[in-house]
Formats: sequence, C-alpha cells, structure tokens
Amino acid sequence: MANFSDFGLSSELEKALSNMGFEEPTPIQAQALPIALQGKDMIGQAQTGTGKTTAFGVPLLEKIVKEDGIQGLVLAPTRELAVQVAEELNRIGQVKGIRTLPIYGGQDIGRQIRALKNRPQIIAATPGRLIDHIERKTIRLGTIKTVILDEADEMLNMGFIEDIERILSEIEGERQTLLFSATMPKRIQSLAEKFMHEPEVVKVKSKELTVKNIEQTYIEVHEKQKFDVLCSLLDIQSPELAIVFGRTKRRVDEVVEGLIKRGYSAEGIHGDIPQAKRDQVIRRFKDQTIEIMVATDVAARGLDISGVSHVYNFDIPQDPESYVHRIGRTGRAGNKGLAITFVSPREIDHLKIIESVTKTKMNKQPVPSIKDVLAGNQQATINRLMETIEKNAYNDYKRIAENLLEDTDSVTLLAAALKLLTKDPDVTPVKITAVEPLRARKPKGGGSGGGGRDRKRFGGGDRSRGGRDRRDGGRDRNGRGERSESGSRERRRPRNNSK
Ligand SMILES: Nc1ncnc2c1ncn2[C@@H]1O[C@H](COP(=O)(O)OP(=O)(O)OP(=O)(O)O)[C@@H](O)[C@H]1O
Ligand SMILES: [Mg+2]
Repeated sequence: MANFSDFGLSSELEKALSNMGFEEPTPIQAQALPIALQGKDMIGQAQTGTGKTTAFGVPLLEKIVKEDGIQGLVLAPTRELAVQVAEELNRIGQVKGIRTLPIYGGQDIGRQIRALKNRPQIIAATPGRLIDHIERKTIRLGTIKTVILDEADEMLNMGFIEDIERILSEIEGERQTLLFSATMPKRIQSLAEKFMHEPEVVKVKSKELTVKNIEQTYIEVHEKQKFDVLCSLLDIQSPELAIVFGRTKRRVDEVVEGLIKRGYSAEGIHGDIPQAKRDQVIRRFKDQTIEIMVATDVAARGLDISGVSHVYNFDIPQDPESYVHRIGRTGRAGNKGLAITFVSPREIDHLKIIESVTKTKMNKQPVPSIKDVLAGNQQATINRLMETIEKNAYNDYKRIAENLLEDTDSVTLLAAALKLLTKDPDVTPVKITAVEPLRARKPKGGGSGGGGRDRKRFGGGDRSRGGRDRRDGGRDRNGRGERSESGSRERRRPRNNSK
C-alpha cells in the first residue's frame, strides 16, 4: 500500500494531507502523483469521489512559489465546482501560504478584482468569467506554469472549447497541463492532442465506470406517477441528504414546489437561479438545513457534499456520462450510497444503453406500496423516539408520563403516541407538467464502451450551433420547446453588463 511519504513531498504538504485526515493515497493519487510531480502532462481518469482533486492539487501546489504571481490555473465547467476546488486547494495550500481564488460568473466582478489584489497564486475559474478578466486585463496569465482542466469532457460538451483555446493561447512558455475526469469520451483525444505535450494516460483499472459502493436500482414508473413515487421513496428511505435530478429548469422548479407543498425541506438549483441564491442553496444543503436538493445537470459534476446518501434520477439522464456523474454525488470517499433512476416504460432501451456503456447493472425495484410507505414512516418515528431517549431529552415529560400511566396502560399510551407522531402518507395534490420520454438512438457501429461513446448518439443532441449561442442556454436538446440545462451552466454576460 502506497503512502503519502513515498512521493517525496515537501513536509508542508505532507502535513496538510495528514491534517485533512488523508491517511493513504487513493488509487488515482498513487498513480498520478509520481507522474504529475515530475512535471509531465497527464490525463487522469478515475471514478467519481475517488480524490482526483487532490491528485492534481498536490503536484500543482508543490510547484508554486509564494511570491511569483499567478502560477496555477484550474478550469472547471460550473461555478460551484470552481468554488469547491478553490476551497480544497486552499485547505491543502494553507500550510504553505498558497492562496487560491475562485473566479466565476454571476459574482460581482468588482469583488473579484478586489480579491485579486491579495495576489493569489492559483485561480480556479469557469472559462467565461476568466475571459472577461483577461479582456479587462484584471488577470494576466503570463506567469502560469500549470493548467488543470477538471471535468474536461464536460467543458467540451458545454461548448467551452473556443474559450479554452483562447485562454491557453494567453499562456506563454512551457506549461504543464493536466486533464481529469471520471469519464473520457473519445473526443477528449483531440483536445489532448491540441493542448497537451505527450500526455501520459493514467486510468484506474476497473470494469465499471461507477464505484462499487453505490447501489444502483431503477423503477419503471409512468411519468404521471413519478412525483408520488419520489415522495414514497423519501418516506421509506429517509435519506440523510438527497439530490433529485430533473431534466429541465422548469422540472426542477415544479418538483421543489411540490416537495415543499408536501412538507419536505427542499430547494432547487439550476442555471436560471441567481448565483447568490445558488450559493446559498449549496450552503444550506451542506449544513443540512435543507435535506433535498433538486437540480439539473448543473450539479452533476464534481460536487463533493458529505452526507449525500441518495441520488434520485427523477428523469433518466440524457447520456451515460451524465448518469455516471449524477450518481457519483453519493458514495464518495468510500462511503455507501444509493442511486435510483426513474424510467418510463418507453425509456427502457435508453436505460439499457446506459447500463452497457457504464458496464453496470441496475436492479429493478418495484413501485413502493402504501404499506411500505407507512412502514417507512413508522420506522422514522421509532428512530426519532430512540434518538430522543439517547439524547436524554425527555425529562420534562417524565412527570406527565407517570400521571398518564395511572389511568391508562403503557402499551395503549405508547401506541397512541406513536400513531400521533407518525406521518400519514401525504396526498396533497401536486401537478408536475409531463415531459415526453427520452428516446434512445441506437449507437451506430461498434462504439468504444467504457464511456467512450459520443453524446450525440443519445437523445438528439444539437451541437451544431455556434459556441456563444450554446452557452447562453438556448440549446434545446429535447427538441420540444423545453430548454435543456446543459449549456447554460456558465453564462457569458455581455461585456457592458458584467459589473
Ligand atoms: N487520500 C484520501 N483519503 C481520504 N479521503 C480522501 C483522500 N483524497 C480525497 N479524499 C476525499 O474524497 C472526497 C472526494 O474527492 P474528490 O472530490 O477529489 O473526488 P473526484 O475524484 O474529483 O470526484 P468527481 O469525479 O465526482 O469530481 C473528498 O471529500 C476528499 O476530501
Ligand atoms: Mg472532481
């Protein structure tokens, strides 16, 4: 078993890793560190939640010297991910006095310009906003030595290729380029050929694209029943934290509204929600103020939130890569997770394609019955009761209990109390606008397997329009007048509007 001390790291970084509670490197770290620390270009693929951030963060931070301008750049497809990567790099880099600043759209640019005055050595950015800064000359990339493309395939999907090209062209001289993702569609190769210098490819060997600690199931359910089934599952499974993925922004809004109506604590996140609100939702979800986050694919990539025990695909994802990343929000860092995908009868073929590309099998689970829901709610009551006993938080009620027991027997009393405490299945009417099932297009030809298939083959992706256009969220992958979320995750604002 490898050890962090095997890599000849500086004592500061070794200390930082042990402060973070990292006892031994994960497989991708063990394989990537020796290569990346030599300064070589590298492509790293490993399953979700297996520590890719540290795998690139350590070689990046090791190279940084304290007083030399911006030396490192991490590009990420979404704002939340840029923020999270910056947080992790700051945690590791702190001991060495290295500062990472997140730069992302939707946040006041003046604030970012002020923060740049603190002279961060690393920038973790979404491409659009970084270009704004380059054009304003508030960020100069001339001193950069290391570039990391986190979730590179997704940045391609989102049409960021021109932006990436533009950004990299600003970086003069020799640079080390690292590219990481849990999925590596074939298209990545052209990106690598273009921007990397003889990259070494590091793939953590495993048959499946997903980690074993996520239990994967699916439920065949008609569109109209989805919402009730979701509520039933939430009652039966009482997740610690759950993410529910929907196909469109409207879908997310409607599911959130419905969940709140039925008494769940839920909030939504998608590309049309103002950034300040998005940040707040993530914060409230992380600190468990809300239990359910409903999201479009904007939250599918990279987010590392501990306590996410369940992922529900309210709508089956458009393509296998999206599936891999969505369910990867649970089962991270060796923890267990459960992923449940709703499939309408006409989407079964689509499900089979996801299974074959990801090389996994989802077990079919029956639609839960009212009896199951009641049993789940009863169990939840019992758990709450036991917690109250453990916490010793019942003393004020002891006297009342003793008085009541003088007239009524204990079993009757307790049964009545349990009945009162137990939630009845909530049947408050909720209407969710129906969406058409996703239709699978059979892949033409052999396909590469292992996530190597092109997205275009699934669900009729429209990638022919110009880059700007796509980024502005106008793309409609379903072709049915509902905006699909992909493409509006990071919006470029018109120049005069980005104050
Ligand atoms: N060596 C380690 N030991 C223990 N925990 C670790 C180690 N390295 C990373 N972690 C933790 O594992 C979790 C997942 O790490 P990270 O977010 O880097 O995964 P990832 O591979 O980038 O996943 P994704 O593909 O979803 O982006 C984080 O909470 C991180 O702190
Ligand atoms: Mg990651």
